[in-house]
Amino acid sequence: MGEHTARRCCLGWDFSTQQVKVVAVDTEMNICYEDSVQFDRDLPEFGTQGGVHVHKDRLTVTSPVLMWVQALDIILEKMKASGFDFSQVLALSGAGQQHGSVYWSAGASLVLTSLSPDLPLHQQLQACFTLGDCPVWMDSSTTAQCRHLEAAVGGAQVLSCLTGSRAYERFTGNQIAKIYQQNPEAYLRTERISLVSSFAASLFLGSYSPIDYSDGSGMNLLQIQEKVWSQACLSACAPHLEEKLGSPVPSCSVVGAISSYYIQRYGFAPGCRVVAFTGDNPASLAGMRLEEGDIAVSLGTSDTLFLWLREPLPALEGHVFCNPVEPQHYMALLCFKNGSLMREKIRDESASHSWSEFSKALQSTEMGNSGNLGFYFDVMEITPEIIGCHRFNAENHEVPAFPGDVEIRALIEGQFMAKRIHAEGLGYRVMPKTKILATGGASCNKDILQVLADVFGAPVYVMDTSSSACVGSAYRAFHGLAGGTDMAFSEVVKSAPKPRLAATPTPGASEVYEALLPRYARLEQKILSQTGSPLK
Ligand SMILES: O=C(CO)[C@@H](O)[C@H](O)CF
Repeated sequence: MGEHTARRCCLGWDFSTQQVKVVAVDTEMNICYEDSVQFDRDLPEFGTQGGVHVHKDRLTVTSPVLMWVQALDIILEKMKASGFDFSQVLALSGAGQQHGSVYWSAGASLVLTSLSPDLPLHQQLQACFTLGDCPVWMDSSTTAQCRHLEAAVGGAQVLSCLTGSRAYERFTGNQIAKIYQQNPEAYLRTERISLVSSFAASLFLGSYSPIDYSDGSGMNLLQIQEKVWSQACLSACAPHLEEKLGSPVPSCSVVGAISSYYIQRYGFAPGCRVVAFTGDNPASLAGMRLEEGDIAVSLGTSDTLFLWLREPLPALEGHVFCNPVEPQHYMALLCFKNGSLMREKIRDESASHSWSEFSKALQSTEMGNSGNLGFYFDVMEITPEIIGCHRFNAENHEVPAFPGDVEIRALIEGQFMAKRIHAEGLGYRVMPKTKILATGGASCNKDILQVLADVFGAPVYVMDTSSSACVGSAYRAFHGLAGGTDMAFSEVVKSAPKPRLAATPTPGASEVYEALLPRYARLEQKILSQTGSPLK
């Protein structure tokens, strides 16, 4: 790779499930460097699949912490070999897969502060972790701990109001509880517990980085309104936990200067600042530059909604996190498991396996589908917990089938009405300035995006979000450098590339869907009461 022209920049890191990725963003907010290390491909000695180890019980899922450390060594050496000028880096921040946890052994902080620049990180940190295999977000082995936590605080809804989510198996507090119960000796030898995000920040700081409010919201431990650890939740999970976690900080905090290790080994400038790392989803919200009233719809295998909320209504579904770029606001995640696989199934059955036939069906059917409504859940849906397909005609009578083109519109209108209804259940409201940002595979289909714009009554934009967590981390580094809470994030990133307008609401759309949405919601509740498992 050729010499890089020296340009002042910020680095954005992403310690995700399958890779460590980095982007450099210059002061004009353009990406000027990117690189990655794939765990399975570049570190095969760890034997991961998709970056993880799925254990024999099929519930426990972990990743080797030293694989993450060695991946950082490799990517820094790749950058150095490519001629990247580290002295131009003004600040750096990053993201980590949410909910995962890292267990630093007693004395590890002394090793972190005295790293030799002559050796790679992984050789020096070998003995710094009480657990070599860290639980990650794909783990679902802590159901018992979830029930215990909910009971300890007064129930699922109480826990959701307190921490932003009911208890979920992957959430860190429940994972820590399991480790304390099953490996108390390791727990007691642990002097610090980090999230993947704050672990990565610690590597750059050369000391323990605090957990930020936004990623800390994914632990079932942080009171998201007060931004303090919940004593009731801490006590229900493990003893002396608060001292192992440290105090949480605003996500835009400068947590320190880069460790001398990087100055001496790679040529970083001594003044390079480290801004608190956060979770991959909060970082993506920053990368997509969502603002109040906006909603991002990731149309992938499962569909994920990112919401910006001023006043959340925590519920028994979805997750509310502290907002990573506006400390007084919130964000929410809603996951819909029946996403692209469901769309592809209906395409195959009703549009002869053809997206162009699929689009023609949407073009040839009217908004509102003549009152026909469909619910399509091939696998148990998360939001809400329903399985099966249900079709209703304009008279609310359930029918066994629809004609092909009606089926296709019923699927897409149903998927988007569900998203709007459940987003509004978490406190989201479409505002006059609302922008919908569509990402993921289906966002390249303009007819699907037209339905999205019609159902929400808001314009739909598209942008490249393949590195949104990294880019968002670099933006957040600029934000921290500019003073964080004293400076609006939107102001810091205003010169960043703009998303492209892809669809605007059809005239008359709001009348159609304002009438249809309550009907859809009532039918969903009817199906839920008849078939779905009651929310825990
Ligand atoms: O569990 C999740 C969010 O709650 C996932 O999106 C992880 O953050 C992926 F790393």
